[in-house]
Amino acid sequence: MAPTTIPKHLNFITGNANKLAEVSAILGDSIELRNQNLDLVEIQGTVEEVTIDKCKRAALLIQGPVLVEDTSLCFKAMNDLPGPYIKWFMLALGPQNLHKMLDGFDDKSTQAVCTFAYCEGPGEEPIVFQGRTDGKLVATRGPTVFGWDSCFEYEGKTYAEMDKAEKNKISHRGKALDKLKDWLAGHVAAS
Ligand SMILES: O=P(O)(O)OP(=O)(O)OP(=O)(O)OC[C@H]1O[C@@H](n2cnc3c(O)ncnc32)[C@H](O)[C@@H]1O
Ligand SMILES: [Mg+2]
Repeated sequence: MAPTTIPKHLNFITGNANKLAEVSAILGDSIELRNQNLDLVEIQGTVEEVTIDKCKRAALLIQGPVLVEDTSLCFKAMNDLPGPYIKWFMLALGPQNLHKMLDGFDDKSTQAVCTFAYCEGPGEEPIVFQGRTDGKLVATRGPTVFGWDSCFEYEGKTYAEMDKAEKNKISHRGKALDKLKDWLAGHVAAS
């Protein structure tokens, strides 16, 4: 069952400093954000299954409330692969070569999906907040600071060619966090 109270802070479990910076900027003053870096096993499955499992593992390790996030990049021509496995393709290919995965396909449509899960503690069912942004996979343009930002084009610009505020406004992560913020606003903070 979905929790009815929220803590005064969120403990965001991630080892990705770029993610953390964006989440912190988007949440702003709406809630205190804390961070722990745990090495969590990521299972195979749908985006939701991967994130929910990751959340349960984190809650068990921390023995308390946790927020986790998993990001997918879904190529339409590949029936949504690599999806949650994009991290391993990025590590293998890098931003210079990622676009070559779709060289044999005319359709470069790509969806960025961000899935957050919040769990009150071990044994509790996680609640999911998801955001999706449609774009195209392109040859790298712009700084290669964050993952596939330079390979994902939205309305003529890659994420890497946008300033942070511009990206956060239309990004998969921004949309998912809008839902999290709405949820936080509708619940009573625990003392
Ligand atoms: O500790 P966690 O939170 O799991 O962090 P991670 O880096 O392992 O992240 P994921 O498992 O969600 O894998 C997603 C991959 O996509 C990359 N990524 C995530 N969000 C991105 C964004 O907004 N723009 C570009 N690349 C992104 C990220 O660097 C990874 O290579
Ligand atoms: Mg990960």
